[in-house]
Amino acid sequence: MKVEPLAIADVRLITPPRFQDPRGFFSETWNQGRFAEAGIPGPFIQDNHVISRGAGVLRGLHCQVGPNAQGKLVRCVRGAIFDVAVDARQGSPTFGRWVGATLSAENWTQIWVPAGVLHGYCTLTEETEVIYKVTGAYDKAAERGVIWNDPDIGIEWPVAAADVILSDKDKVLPRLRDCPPLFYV
Ligand SMILES: Cc1cn([C@H]2C[C@H](O)[C@@H](COP(=O)(O)OP(=O)(O)O[C@H]3O[C@@H](C)C(=O)[C@@H](O)[C@H]3O)O2)c(=O)[nH]c1=O
Repeated sequence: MKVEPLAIADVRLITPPRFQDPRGFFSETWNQGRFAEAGIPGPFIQDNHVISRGAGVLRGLHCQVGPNAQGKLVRCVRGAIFDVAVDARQGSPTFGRWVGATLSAENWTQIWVPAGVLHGYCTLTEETEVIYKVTGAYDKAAERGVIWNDPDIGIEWPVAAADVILSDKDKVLPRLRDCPPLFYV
């Protein structure tokens, strides 16, 4: 299994091996022991499956605060996404920094976004399916977000701003500097 640390502490890219034969391939997409060794302890309590229609669908930047803060293990099983993590932990040396990676059905790469880190992604293909495991229960009251194009963060999204498709909720999110502290190290 390939494990790559990214420039925000605890964020990792994981590429599990695929075993190919004439029928296709087999892959362990989650293995408690191996992923724990890679710094992804779980336990996961919910799996989410998301379909997005159209390239440029942008979801984020999201997190949940408090006891239901979530670590997320994200993969793309159809099409491709550009996935982003933003450190929202006050006191972290990388507070406000972003990292991004392309996850696709071809590269089979997963990203681990721990609690304390905002998460978002945009679709790069017309039909996109994303599956992710989360460590905390969905808690609407605990949801927080930061606007996708916060100039202080400066994420280089690979889609033109004019082509970005957002939910109404995500259109009106605040900048990180206008949020009360979300997490502490
Ligand atoms: C996140 C979530 C949403 N929902 C419902 C609420 C709503 O009716 C519908 C769509 O929710 P949203 O608009 O929040 O979906 P979305 O914008 O896709 O939100 C997600 O974005 C990515 C980037 C994340 O990291 C996730 O944690 C989550 O925040 O699904 C659940 O039932 N369970 C859940 O865990």
